[in-house]
Amino acid sequence: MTDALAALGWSAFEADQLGDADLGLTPARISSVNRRNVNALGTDAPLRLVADPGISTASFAVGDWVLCDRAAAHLVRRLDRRSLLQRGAEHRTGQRQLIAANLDTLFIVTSCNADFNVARLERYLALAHDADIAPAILLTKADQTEEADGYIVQARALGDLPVLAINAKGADVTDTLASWCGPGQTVALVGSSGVGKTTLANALTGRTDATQDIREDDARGRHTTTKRSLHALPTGGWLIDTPGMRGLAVADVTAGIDATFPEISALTGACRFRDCLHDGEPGCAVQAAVEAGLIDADRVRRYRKLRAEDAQATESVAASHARKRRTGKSGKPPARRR
Ligand SMILES: Nc1nc2c(ncn2[C@@H]2O[C@H](COP(=O)(O)OP(=O)(O)OP(=O)(O)O)[C@@H](O)[C@H]2O)c(=O)[nH]1
Ligand SMILES: [Zn+2]
Repeated sequence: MTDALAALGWSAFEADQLGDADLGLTPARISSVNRRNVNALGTDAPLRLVADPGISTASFAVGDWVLCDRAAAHLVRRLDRRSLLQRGAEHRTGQRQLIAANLDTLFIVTSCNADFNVARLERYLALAHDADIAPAILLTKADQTEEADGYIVQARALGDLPVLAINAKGADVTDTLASWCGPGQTVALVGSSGVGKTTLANALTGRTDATQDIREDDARGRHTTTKRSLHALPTGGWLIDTPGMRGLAVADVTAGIDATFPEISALTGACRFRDCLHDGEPGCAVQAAVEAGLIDADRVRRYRKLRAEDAQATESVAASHARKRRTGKSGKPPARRR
């Protein structure tokens, strides 16, 4: 592994996937995804790559590692991902939209004010755990309150993870976050509107303006495409902008929810009924633990709510897939014959 690749985030995980057949191919990391091609960073230059016809660029995510034939600007294959952040399935199509790949850290941003909401944090934690990304909670606007400590205590109760109260506008914020933003490390920011994501992104990247649109030239002229993109940080790391991460629907993230509530999921196997909803059924190990004062009743309530929402969304995804199998269609109207 060269240092130049490591600087892009290449690790043993990627190196282990290379075989003899890959000799002569060049690794590159996708920095943005266009409709017909992808932009990628090679160790010495940016590349624009085209995959085989029939492979939709929607199957690639910013942050993906790919192997390419440089001379032909051909994207030959994508390597397996260490982590993958996806947006909950859309009800209509059942498709999950890829947001970012190979993130090391998800900065979950909330503020030391009315935005702070434990249930919302647990939702983000479930998404992070499901995506195999290590979460860290950033509590912004600590400079505007005397009660930052109270928020820290509540956030720390959510698990064994970093919790930092910060001033996103402070001069020291880059230093405070440096240990997650060092050479080859990739981070993203999620959180509600107004909590300071743009402020933090600007501080980390050293830029001052809003994110530039990425434009793609084609025969019909220039048009704005996805703004998700990979930004180099002066500290050596990478930030992936995730403007597509608006909604916070959980769908098909059961494993992430279980990882977010380990004290509860550890007990569910001991319930009498395998499909126990922990809602007053006889022989429920979870309710027994609540009654014994071993686990928090509020956590159980939020766990049940999140699981129920996830199950419902997952069902509608499954229903959509089943419909597609029945009709043999992608959910789109059939193409007109010429
Ligand atoms: N005092 C103080 N102000 C902050 C802090 N973080 C953000 N702000 C201010 O809060 C406002 C919203 O910050 P943004 O960075 O635009 O928030 P955002 O999360 O990007 O919001 P969206 O773009 O709507 O998603 C701005 O006026 C910031 O200057 C902080 O830690 N301390
Ligand atoms: Zn139960």
